[in-house]
Amino acid sequence: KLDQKGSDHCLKMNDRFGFYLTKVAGIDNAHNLHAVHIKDILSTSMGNLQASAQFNYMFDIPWLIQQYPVEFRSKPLLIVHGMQRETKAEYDMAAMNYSNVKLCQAKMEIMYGTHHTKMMLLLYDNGMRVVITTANNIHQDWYQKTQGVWISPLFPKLDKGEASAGDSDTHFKKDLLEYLSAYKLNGLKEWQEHIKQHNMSSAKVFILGSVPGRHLGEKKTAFGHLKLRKILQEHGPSVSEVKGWPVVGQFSSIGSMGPNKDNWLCAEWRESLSTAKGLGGLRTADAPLKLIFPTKDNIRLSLEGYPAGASVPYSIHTAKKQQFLHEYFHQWRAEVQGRSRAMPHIKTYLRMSPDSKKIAWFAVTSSNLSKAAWGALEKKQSQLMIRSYEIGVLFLPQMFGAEKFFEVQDKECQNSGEFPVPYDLPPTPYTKQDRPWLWDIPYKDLPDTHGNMWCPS
Ligand SMILES: O=C(O)c1cnc2c(S(=O)(=O)O)cccc2c1O
Repeated sequence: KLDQKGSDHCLKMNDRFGFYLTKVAGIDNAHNLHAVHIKDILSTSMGNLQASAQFNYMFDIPWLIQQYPVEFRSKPLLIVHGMQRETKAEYDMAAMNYSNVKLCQAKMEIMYGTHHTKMMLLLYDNGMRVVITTANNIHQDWYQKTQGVWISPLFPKLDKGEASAGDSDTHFKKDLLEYLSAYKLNGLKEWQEHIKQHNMSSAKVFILGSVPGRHLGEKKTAFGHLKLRKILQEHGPSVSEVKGWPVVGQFSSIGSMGPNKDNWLCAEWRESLSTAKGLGGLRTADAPLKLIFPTKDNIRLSLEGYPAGASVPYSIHTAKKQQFLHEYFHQWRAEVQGRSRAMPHIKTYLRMSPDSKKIAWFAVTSSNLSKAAWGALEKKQSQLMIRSYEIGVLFLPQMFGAEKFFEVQDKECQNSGEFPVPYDLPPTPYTKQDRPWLWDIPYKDLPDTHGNMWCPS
């Protein structure tokens, strides 16, 4: 439906970046005009599907099959997950009902790692597409939440013996192949081959991937926050242009990051996100940091009510060890997209001008604010230890023909030049009374949108 009319000038603008939010049920449909549902992504209007691969964390297999048009439901489908033991067995059982579905289990060899990556590889009779998203393959992730989706252009097949490597200025194809080969899974070989056979020179985003491991030497900057640092060092804004510009992080879960900001958050992690091009190592004054994370009342008053919090797994055990975070916290507010009550499961990171009218770059990714996702330096910073599989994409202005920066789109579908940041900028700080949402404690003082309390077992 992406190419259908509706307010096509909006679609044009969005086609510019390929970045969409998911449709939200229960809000004014004006805010869904250039949002996508999973059925839109899999629809016949996107191409005549021959086979697909679905990477994700959570799957409802029968529901997922139902999202494909009926004529595509028997095409080969590879499901890539990281589940083990009982859940792996559940997935194996569910897949037995579909002779076209194969399962592929990602190796999880480092404790506490998860397979967070949410990606679709779609093979058509005339090319292929890559889709990277933040939504699980379950109904409620595509129902009343704010989720991000990047949909690639249609990548045409390379002609036999065509000399072109079919890569883009952002090394999209090379980085995607490097990410997939890091799984070391025979089950992925056919999809690595499909990618090799397609021309991805039209891809304008950079791949931000994370793969479990202790990455050193050449590989140290291949994944996690050091990959972002490397891209910004080579292609980012110049130090003088972004001096003092805040770094904004927005996410739906938070890992344990030590007893104070200098352990990881405002050391290596902020160091990477505030990297600028040029005079390497010239220390710019520390970039202000703004972290957007739903308050308890954001969740309580949301479309879903307290149950939205089941997808915002911040634990009191972790939170009580890192109260220093509180000074960085900002509310979830998305009036610009009509999604203040559609709780975020999207994860985004950006560098914002002090007047919040411009951004130097924008990333949407499966990575939450955690060392597991972004990596933590070890052994005298000689290696980057990552626990989870993650993938996201980075938008740099110069790759999209913008001057130096993206103008922030401050009203829906204003005009094509602007970047559709999914929430209100500048972010709104927590009030003195605001508390971050914690998912594993009861809330019996005030009822939610549906009149219920929250009593986690
Ligand atoms: O989208 C994901 O990748 C993801 C991963 N984990 C989740 C957890 S938990 O595994 O951390 O307990 C609890 C609730 C929601 C989660 C989720 O949405």
